[in-house]
Amino acid sequence: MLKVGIVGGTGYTGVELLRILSQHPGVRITAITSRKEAGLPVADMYPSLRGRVDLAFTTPDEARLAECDVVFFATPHGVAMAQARELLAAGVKIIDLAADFRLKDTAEFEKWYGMPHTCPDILGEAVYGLPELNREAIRGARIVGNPGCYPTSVQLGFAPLLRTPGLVDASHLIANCASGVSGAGRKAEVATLFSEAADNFKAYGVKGHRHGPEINQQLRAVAGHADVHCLFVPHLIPAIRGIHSTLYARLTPQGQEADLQKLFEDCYRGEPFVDVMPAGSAPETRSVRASNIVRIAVHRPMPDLAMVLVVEDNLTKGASGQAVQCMNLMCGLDETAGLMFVPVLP
Ligand SMILES: NC(=O)C1=CN([C@@H]2O[C@H](COP(=O)(O)OP(=O)(O)OC[C@H]3O[C@@H](n4cnc5c(N)ncnc54)[C@H](OP(=O)(O)O)[C@@H]3O)[C@@H](O)[C@H]2O)C=CC1
Ligand SMILES: CC(=O)N[C@@H](CCC(=O)OP(=O)(O)O)C(=O)O
Repeated sequence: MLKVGIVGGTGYTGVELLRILSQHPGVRITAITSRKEAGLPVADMYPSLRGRVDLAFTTPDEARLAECDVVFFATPHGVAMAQARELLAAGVKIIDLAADFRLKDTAEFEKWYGMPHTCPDILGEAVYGLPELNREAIRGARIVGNPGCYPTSVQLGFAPLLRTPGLVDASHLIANCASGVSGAGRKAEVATLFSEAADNFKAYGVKGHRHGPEINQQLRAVAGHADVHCLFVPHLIPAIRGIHSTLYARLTPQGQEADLQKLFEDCYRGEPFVDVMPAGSAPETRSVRASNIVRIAVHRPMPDLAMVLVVEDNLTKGASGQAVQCMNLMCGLDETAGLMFVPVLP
């Protein structure tokens, strides 16, 4: 059994990790931290975990975490990089759900996250944790930067169009994405009050969002060249969970000859967590609710335009489910272990 710790267990991604890991056949949760709730039994805060998680929150002290095989950081940006060096030295594998180990350019990181990067050497070693595009590197990793929720959907939606050179004009991609409110975390904020977010729909981060550089960095890696530019516009939807991304790419004459449905089906054949839907489909966020599945539909609404619709659960495939998928790969377990749950409806 792997001994697993979670730093930041009271947040939404932390409790989602608990939900998944408490049913995982190869894992024993040995540490779960919160500074504010230290001493409180986990099940007192989250009755959904009564009878499943028998631990109390503790402070995130290094000695207890150093005894784990794997530690997940479900914390704000900057927390994992402060503890990564000591934990790696103790032989612990690390999966950071925040952005400390996603952007390879430290100047970009500092620009978007407003803090200096304190361990560029570890950043150099860290692997970007999107298994469908980076599986072999994740298997050998000691430290993984788990992708942002929006970037997961955008990359999986655009990848089939970018992997084959010359199908689309990669310099003008558009990603219109919408997220449920749990994407903003559990902390109190005016924008996520019920009376602000319910019965409303709006774009935000229109002048630039920190997922823009992450999306572009990774799409360039998929395409294998630097001339990739994606405009990313996030929106807030009055839902708790779920991301819906509508992606547009202009097809080249070569791309207009391609069978897009077959291209997507071939790209994701055998992938346990990517469902390419039948031609003409419009996937719904509730069809992936609380599951690790991404559903994708590809359309061609104009002769020279590809439109890709992607849905995922921001807390599962967009965060904690993906992190467990990475843990399974890093630790030599079946990639799907603990993750084959069916989406919740309604
Ligand atoms: N919500 C989502 O859909 C997604 C979130 N993410 C990322 O995952 C991370 C966690 O997100 P989320 O669960 O929503 O956040 P929340 O705000 O809901 O929870 C944050 C958790 O971190 C703990 N924490 C805060 N500051 C520190 C600190 N300095 N040291 C140790 N622990 C700390 C908090 O507990 P306490 O203060 O008591 O210690 C709390 O348990 C963030 O980086 C977020 O950007 C990524 C993908 C999707
Ligand atoms: C609805 C909402 O507010 N979503 C968050 C994205 C959450 C996430 O994945 O972001 P990071 O891990 O990169 O912080 C936002 O736009 O900031």
